[in-house]
Amino acid sequence: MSNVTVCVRFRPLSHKERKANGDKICFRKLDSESFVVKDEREEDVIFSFDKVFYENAEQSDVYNFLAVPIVSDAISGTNGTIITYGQTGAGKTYSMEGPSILHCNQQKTGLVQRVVNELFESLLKSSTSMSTWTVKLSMVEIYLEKVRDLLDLSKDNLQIKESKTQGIYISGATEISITNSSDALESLSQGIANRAVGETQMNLASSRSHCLYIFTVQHGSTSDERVKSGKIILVDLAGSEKVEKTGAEGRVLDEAKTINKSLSALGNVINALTTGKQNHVPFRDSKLTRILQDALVCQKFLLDYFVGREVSSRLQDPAAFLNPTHCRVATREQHCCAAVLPVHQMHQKVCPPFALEQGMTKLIKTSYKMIPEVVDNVKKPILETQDQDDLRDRILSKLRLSLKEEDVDLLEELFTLEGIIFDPSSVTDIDSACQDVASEEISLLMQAVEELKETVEELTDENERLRRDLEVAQDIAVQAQHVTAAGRTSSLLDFVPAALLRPFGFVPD
Ligand SMILES: Nc1ncnc2c1ncn2[C@@H]1O[C@H](COP(=O)(O)OP(=O)(O)OP(=O)(O)O)[C@@H](O)[C@H]1O
Repeated sequence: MSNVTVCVRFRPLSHKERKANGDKICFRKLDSESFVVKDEREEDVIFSFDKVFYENAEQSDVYNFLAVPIVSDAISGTNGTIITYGQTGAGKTYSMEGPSILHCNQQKTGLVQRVVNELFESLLKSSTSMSTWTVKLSMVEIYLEKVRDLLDLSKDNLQIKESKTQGIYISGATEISITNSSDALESLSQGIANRAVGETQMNLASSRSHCLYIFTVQHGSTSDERVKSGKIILVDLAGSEKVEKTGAEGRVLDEAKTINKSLSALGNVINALTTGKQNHVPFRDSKLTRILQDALVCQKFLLDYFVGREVSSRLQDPAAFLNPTHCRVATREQHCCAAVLPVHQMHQKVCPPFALEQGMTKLIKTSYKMIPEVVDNVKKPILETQDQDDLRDRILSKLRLSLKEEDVDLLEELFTLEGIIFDPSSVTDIDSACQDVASEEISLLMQAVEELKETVEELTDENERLRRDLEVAQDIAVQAQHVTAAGRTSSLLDFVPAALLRPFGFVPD
């Protein structure tokens, strides 16, 4: 199986949908990798993927095809990401969690529970007296562009940072150690209960946030003291939707706009990565793209999915689309990619109105292959960091002997700023903070542009209304001239169109 896997999943029609629209659906099955839809001109368009799961596919089919390799990779030190993408109500959460994390039958159990079960089964199976392992869980959601810790709601605005050793990470996110599946599922269930869920007309229990489940697996051997660390990130994106379709206003409208903005930021990142404008890939335009930066760095064939062209041949050789420069910067080799199917656009353009019967789930796997030299490279900075930490502590202890505590604190800040003493995260933090401010500015400007666009639209409508009124008034004036020319005396009401007078309660004779 290639390192890159993109699947589409169609969910079955719900009872309500069958009642409203009958059994008509907007696609035709071609085979297990392709389906056909008709475009506006009634021409067939073929979409191809690694795998298409039709309505009767089981949760286990999706899991076996997609997630099994990710779990074994994580245990051997390779990161993997699965993202579900699709319109509100498409079935993203169902694929991830099934009907419920804790209480659901084996058949309906979602990807998350299956990943957890397999993870612990495999770790226990491979466990020997010489091996050690730990599994840590973090859960965050991105809600209205803030990263909230779902395992500790007091942390409602976590910052995303970058370090040379860890890559992109969420600073301060709660990480709980889990030792068995049932503890893990219990914690996951609590986290899920903390998720922001809103009610729109499209889906009564619609998730209004992007939710990230992050499992960090460390697996080591006491004989050679090597520890392999792998991450599994499962992402349940908030549903994409057309704002005007949802009947949303107020906070709900803000939510929908923010979600769509971050999903379009995802699209922009993909666009930048696929059109070669890689000197500025706008990862910082949204928290989502920033957190997933490591998982989105090479997307050469993503746009093809995005515009829905035939792409299966490209999947034969994902390595052809690697971005070596970025990989080197990241000190790891990247072999994979992600893809997005514009489900929403497809439904809009190709399907009859609200033909949302077919759930689509975009599933992405991204992995980093650790190469032997990298292990050494990673170790070195850690040792240096340790030395520098010691040096910093020694300097500060000496100062504390002769100075007041608050003066030492001030000096520590000054020394850190001047680079005299080392703060492991300071350099990236300052850099990160500057870029965050810049991207916040950009967001504000984009918001202002959006507001201006709305004002222009309103003014255009008003202008159009006034123009119509003027035309009517001109017609009336012309008629009045004709009547006067014919020598007829009459009331002004004679030549005012009845439609204009009716709202005022009287119609001319
Ligand atoms: N494969 C499936 N089989 C049976 N029912 C499904 C399937 N997929 C989704 N459903 C049902 O469809 C409905 C919508 O699914 P779900 O809540 O997962 O959508 P979603 O894409 O996560 O929506 P949102 O973005 O609004 O959170 C739910 O009632 C769910 O149980």
